[in-house]
Amino acid sequence: MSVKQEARDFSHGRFTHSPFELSGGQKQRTTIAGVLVDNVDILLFDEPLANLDPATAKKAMEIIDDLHKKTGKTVIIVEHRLEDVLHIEVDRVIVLNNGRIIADMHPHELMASDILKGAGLREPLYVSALKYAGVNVSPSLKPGYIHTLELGEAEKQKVVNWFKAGSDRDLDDKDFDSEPILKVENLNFAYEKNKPVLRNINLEIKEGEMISIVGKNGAGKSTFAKVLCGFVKEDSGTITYRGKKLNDMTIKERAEIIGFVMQNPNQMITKPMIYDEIALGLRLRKVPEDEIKSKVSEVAEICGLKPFLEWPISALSYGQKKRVTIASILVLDPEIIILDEPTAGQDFKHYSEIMEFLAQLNSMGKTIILITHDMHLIMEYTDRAVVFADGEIVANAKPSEILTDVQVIEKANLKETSLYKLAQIVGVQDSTRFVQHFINYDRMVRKSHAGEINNVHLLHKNMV
Ligand SMILES: Nc1ncnc2c1ncn2[C@@H]1O[C@H](COP(=O)(O)OP(=O)(O)OP(=O)(O)O)[C@@H](O)[C@H]1O
Repeated sequence: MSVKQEARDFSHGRFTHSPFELSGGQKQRTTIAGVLVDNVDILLFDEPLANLDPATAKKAMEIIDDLHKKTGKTVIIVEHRLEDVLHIEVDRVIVLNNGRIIADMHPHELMASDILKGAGLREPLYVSALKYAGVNVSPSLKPGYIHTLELGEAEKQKVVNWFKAGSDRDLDDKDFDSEPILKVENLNFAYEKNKPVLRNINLEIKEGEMISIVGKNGAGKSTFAKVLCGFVKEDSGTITYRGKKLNDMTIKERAEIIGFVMQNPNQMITKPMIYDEIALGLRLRKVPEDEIKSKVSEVAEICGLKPFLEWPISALSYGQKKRVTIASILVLDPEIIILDEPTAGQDFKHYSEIMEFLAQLNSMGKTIILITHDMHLIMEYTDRAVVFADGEIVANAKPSEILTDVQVIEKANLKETSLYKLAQIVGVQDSTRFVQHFINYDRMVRKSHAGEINNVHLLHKNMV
């Protein structure tokens, strides 16, 4: 197959569509396809997987691998999603930290080392699980990829023992018996007649929940958020907020209740200077300037933007702009915050800072809805995942249940977690419980490091 044909297939023939009609993931697919069209010697992919749903990301890596094998071109992939890249085999992984190369080695060696953790990067989940279980992860286990992993009986037994020792003590669900803060009933929406984008959506969200919305590219996740905020008007159905009908409220009234951080920061930012952008909403609400100053400064601190407050937006990277848009919503202190792909394009340090900050806000009662393709994120931070596929909700359950449900994974373009495969390798039948055990254990470990984010806690006592 020619490179051009690969490109056409991967873009799903969307070369003739306007970019404005495409979902975030559809745009990303089309961009990758654009690179494939040029016949060059070196292919450099800069975060090719950002915004792609897990199954499409897998396909993107297979296409890149295939191109490499067929054409012999040199391929360089720059990514934060290491575990997703390692779906295919690479010659080496180069780890950069503060502008220096701190590792340049085969994935087997890298996983056996502590380099990723030491640099504040995320290890593949099965590698973390092996280390939590006390397995001595050496290159001889071939730990670079889950599909090459070779565990002996002793190592398997260690993982099983780790699972058994903890699984009975695993935490129960948080109890939310309060009235829903948001209730969506029989919601339908289409941008164009006879092309439904949301079909009969029914969903309840309880006050204080932190949930994720996941699913295929183009499934209608961002559109759903836009309907909730009133940016587009539903064709039918009702949305209630604390029992009051939200449908009849204006965008401005809804913005007092729901803050929406959009997927693409360039669509949100309107001011040339960072300070002014974060202050904008408060100024529109006629908050006094000295109060604005202290609130902007607090939020900028959390979002790692304090040193840049007097900078022009144009000097920021995509990830930094994303943090500006998060800051500009957080500063308004809405009751419900919807974040569309909040961590796309963030390195693990900023990912952790943003997510720990959101978790803190949530623990103080804010309701948080995260639209994401990051399966690690949903396990690490959310207790419930709502799965969209082709405009419908196809599942609504705990992440450990979703990510071990082959049918849902298939329907919604998700990807089973490597923990599911690890459970199979070591012979644990109940893979859902195994994944849940990892989630609980990992949260406990992270909690024990929580001292590092005390400043966030203190800051937000005043804000919430
Ligand atoms: N302004 C628009 N006009 C017409 N169609 C649109 C418009 N915006 C989105 N769509 C279409 O609506 C569908 C749902 O898009 P939406 O952005 O809600 O998906 P999504 O689930 O958020 O996808 P992704 O995960 O890729 O961000 C897609 O098929 C998209 O092409």
